[in-house]
Amino acid sequence: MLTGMFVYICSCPSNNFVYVVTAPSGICQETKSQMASVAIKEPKAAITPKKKTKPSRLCYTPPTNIANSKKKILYTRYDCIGEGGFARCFRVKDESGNIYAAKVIAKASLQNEKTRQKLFGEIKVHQSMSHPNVVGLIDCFEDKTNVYLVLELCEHKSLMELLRKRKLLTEPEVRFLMLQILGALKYMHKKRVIHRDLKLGNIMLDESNNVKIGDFGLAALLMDDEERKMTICGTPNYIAPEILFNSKEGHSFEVDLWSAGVVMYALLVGKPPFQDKEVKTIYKKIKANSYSFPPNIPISSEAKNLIASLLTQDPSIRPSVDDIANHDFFHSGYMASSLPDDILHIQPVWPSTQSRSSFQRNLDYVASAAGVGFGKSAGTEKNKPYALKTDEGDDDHMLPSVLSPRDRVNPVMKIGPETKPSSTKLSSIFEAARKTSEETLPSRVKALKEESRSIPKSKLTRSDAPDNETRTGSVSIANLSDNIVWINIKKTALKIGMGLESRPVASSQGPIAAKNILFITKWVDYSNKYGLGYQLSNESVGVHFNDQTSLVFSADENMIEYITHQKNSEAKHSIFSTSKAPDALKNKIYLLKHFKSYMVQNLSRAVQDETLDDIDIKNAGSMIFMHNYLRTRQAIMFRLSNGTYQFNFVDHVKVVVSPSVQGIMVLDKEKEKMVFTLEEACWFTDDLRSRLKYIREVLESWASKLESTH
Ligand SMILES: Nc1ncnc2c1ncn2[C@@H]1O[C@H](COP(=O)(O)OP(=O)(O)OP(=O)(O)O)[C@@H](O)[C@H]1O
Repeated sequence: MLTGMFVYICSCPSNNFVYVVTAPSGICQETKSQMASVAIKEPKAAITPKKKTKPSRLCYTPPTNIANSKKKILYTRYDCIGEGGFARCFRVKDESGNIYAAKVIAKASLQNEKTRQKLFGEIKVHQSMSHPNVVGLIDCFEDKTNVYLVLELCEHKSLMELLRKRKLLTEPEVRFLMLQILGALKYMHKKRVIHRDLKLGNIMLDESNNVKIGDFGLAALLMDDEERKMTICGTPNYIAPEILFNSKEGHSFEVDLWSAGVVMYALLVGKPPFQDKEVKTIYKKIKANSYSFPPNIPISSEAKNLIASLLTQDPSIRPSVDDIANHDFFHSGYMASSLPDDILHIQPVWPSTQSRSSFQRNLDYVASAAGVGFGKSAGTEKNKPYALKTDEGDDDHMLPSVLSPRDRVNPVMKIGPETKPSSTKLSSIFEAARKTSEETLPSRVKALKEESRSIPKSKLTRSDAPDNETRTGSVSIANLSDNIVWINIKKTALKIGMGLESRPVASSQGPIAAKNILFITKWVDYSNKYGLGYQLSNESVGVHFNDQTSLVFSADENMIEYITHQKNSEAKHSIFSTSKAPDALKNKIYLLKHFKSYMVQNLSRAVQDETLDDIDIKNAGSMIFMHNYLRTRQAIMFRLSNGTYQFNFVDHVKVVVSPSVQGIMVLDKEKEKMVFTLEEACWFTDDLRSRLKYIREVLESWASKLESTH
């Protein structure tokens, strides 16, 4: 979409400040003229700025109709909503009535090659970003006079405007905003992108007051974790000390965390910590780490402590994003699930008390939507390799590298196991049972019991109380109000509990035919853009879209079922033959096909046995779909519409509980499958019993949460 076009027309919009370049040591050092207007001793990059016309002044008001002629999209231009150093921003509407912000950069301001390349870089980085707390880049094109970046509209402007109006924010507001900022930073850093210009003016708010970080004009893409950036750039108040004073060693991702510390201080105090009229003095203060908290502003010790750790001089000991999310500041005080609409004008009044469950629920919700994690193992993952997109097709947009590479936990969304997963190999545990499956029950269960004695106790213990850790995906949260679901969940938890407490019985139904238990064999999480896709063992494929609708394809792709969930009402099902599906579903069907081909091509199945003995349900009349999902530290849980619960544990063991057939299916790490009845639970190994206890606890906790919302 962008590539070909911008190779020859691009340039640099990025900032209010003119970039000037000096290279005393042969390294190209960029700085903004404002920075350079004073003689800074370290680094020696003193530059005298030239007085220039602000490049955004070269941008005249575009015509009422602006066309992306290549994609044949017409935008209607409305009012000017902002002006920066290089660009002017206008409200625009596309033909479908969607409103966006169009950042307009005059071609006249893109005269030198360096400026063009910088804009090209900004667009390429921005184009590859897809996160709920990063401004979405929707379209990009040019006409004779301008380059247009069509952006997600941030109706509530930036934190700069908010702070100007409000002077300072309350701690619950800062807690909410910081979590979303951290989520966006974590995402960028995983993609090896350093923003390098995080500041109040670049942190925008949408109409629901969710953070949207924008302006990738100074962003840098690292080729590997070890790469260091040498360019001196940033905005004086927010610039990290290692950029200014450690130019030989360069800088990396930690500079964004320093800036996050400056932002947090500014939100609570009303101005940045090192603020001064003189830029030179700002740098002196940064070097000396000289800042203080005004005694007249009440700020909690947790907030002060967090700011202090973010403003740690030595980047190597500055905390990581997940360390920060685990900080006490995020575990004390009031936690909101969203911010009130009118925070621009009215300081919110927060309740003086909050139940632990409400606090936890809100924290889980905000943190999981932002993709920032809790738990000791958080933040230890290596950044994933990343390649900038190069082609213009939607396919490229469709499945970027954030997608889970396997049918396992999406690394971006991270479900970090607090405890080390059990190393038990289930196939060996069940070997005896497998051999004796034709025998009578007593001998089977005897064999199981024998095996279980030799298995070390699992580490899945009660200390992983699900109440502290369940994090529903943003998709499933809305379904929490479903008013009968909690009863079914509770019933399943009860059945598991009864199974676990049951005494040995002389006879049993024996092993359940595997074909009776339908489960998810592949899944892919793209809920930060579209939804969660999955393939069932009957080979039907579905997508749970972010707008709470589901679409399911039968295995032969001839039938389509569309399910809409309205809050507090029954789901509505519509079934069509694929060739007669309504036009309104065209986009969703297109996405569903993409999810399917991605899963078919890239993901391995959850079981070894490719043929699966569920053939006879492949073409069953009613389509079973994934109702919702829930993330915990130990697992991701899927709830199917037939009442089956599937727990994919982080150690790749999968446990599927099917209350309708009283059956439990276990898929071990080697993808071997075994099926048991709940009645046999007393004979299970400690490992499997621990997993079942965990499943029961998660379901109980989830049911209670749902119940309390009624
Ligand atoms: N997505 C958006 N939604 C609403 N308003 C926006 C959006 N993006 C930018 N603006 C408004 O337009 C103004 C100019 O945009 P921006 O700051 O990105 O331009 P710039 O010239 O590249 O920036 P800088 O001066 O920092 O280099 C912003 O200050 C803001 O008020």
